[in-house]
Amino acid sequence: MENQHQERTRVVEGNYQVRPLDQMGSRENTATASDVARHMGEFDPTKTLNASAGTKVDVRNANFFYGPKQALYDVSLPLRERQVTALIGPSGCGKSTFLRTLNRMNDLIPNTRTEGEAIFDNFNIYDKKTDVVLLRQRIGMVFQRPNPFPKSIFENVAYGLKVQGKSPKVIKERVEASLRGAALWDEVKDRLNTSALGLSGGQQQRLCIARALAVEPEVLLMDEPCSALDPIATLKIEELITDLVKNYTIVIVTHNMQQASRVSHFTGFFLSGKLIEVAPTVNLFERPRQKETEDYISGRFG
Ligand SMILES: Nc1ncnc2c1ncn2[C@@H]1O[C@H](COP(=O)(O)OP(=O)(O)OP(=O)(O)O)[C@@H](O)[C@H]1O
Repeated sequence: MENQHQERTRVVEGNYQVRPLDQMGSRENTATASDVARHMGEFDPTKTLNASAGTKVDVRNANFFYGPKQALYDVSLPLRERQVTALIGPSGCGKSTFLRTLNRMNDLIPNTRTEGEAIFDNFNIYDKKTDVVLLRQRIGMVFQRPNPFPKSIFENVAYGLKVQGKSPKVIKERVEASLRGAALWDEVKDRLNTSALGLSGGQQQRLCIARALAVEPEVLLMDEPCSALDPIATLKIEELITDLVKNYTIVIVTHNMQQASRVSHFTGFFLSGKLIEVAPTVNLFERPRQKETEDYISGRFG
């Protein structure tokens, strides 16, 4: 067990080139269920849980409306710095809506309204005066389906940096650093100028993570980032999350309770637009305080 943990630590801190998971990647569709189970057993967020981590974004009394329809009710949820917070709950309970309030993506939907506060670095994300372009650089997002631009791998990652007017030298450096950060560099370094659309689904999703990392965000929002991926590609993203959280605050929406317990430090359970309970993940799954949470995690509904 101890050896396994040491191996895990070495793997996470070392260069991705030598990681066992990358060996698995070369046979992406042939790994056995036991390979998956063995590697998943090595994720252990309880070892990196920091129950007293500072609050990176403090959401207080958030309400959200699609026109007349209320989708979030009085949600208060502190998002802890350099920890992974998972949002779980049945379909339609408001997880994605909540996530999208955090970088104002809901603004793109007409007739929506947010009330309450989400305090980030002493300002309220929900304030009309918030500069959403800057906000979205600081709070990046990765979507359910990988959505690379129909451009080269390099151009995908460079995109935000070009918009920011960075010099070619800085862009080149940051593209490499971001691809390394997203555990993709070794797989694409020899074909940076080829189309991103030629990558596998898992590689495309890591490219989208690299694109988000390039503009140096502080928070990463992930909306079911593995739902379109096969088990091995999923595993790579999960391992990447456990690595990225050393430097970023991460919020992940997931339908998959096993995934929440594999990668997250804190979990919030939503039901019908309300946050029923938030707690360290291990507590929420092993000792839920609310009956609704217990019913959900024991599979009685949802
Ligand atoms: N663009 C929209 N216009 C109107 N209502 C919406 C819109 N998007 C979501 N809703 C509604 O808001 C509620 C919350 O949806 P949301 O997508 O946030 O839930 P979710 O928990 O993320 O669901 P899922 O797990 O299925 O993705 C649902 O009743 C949904 O139908």
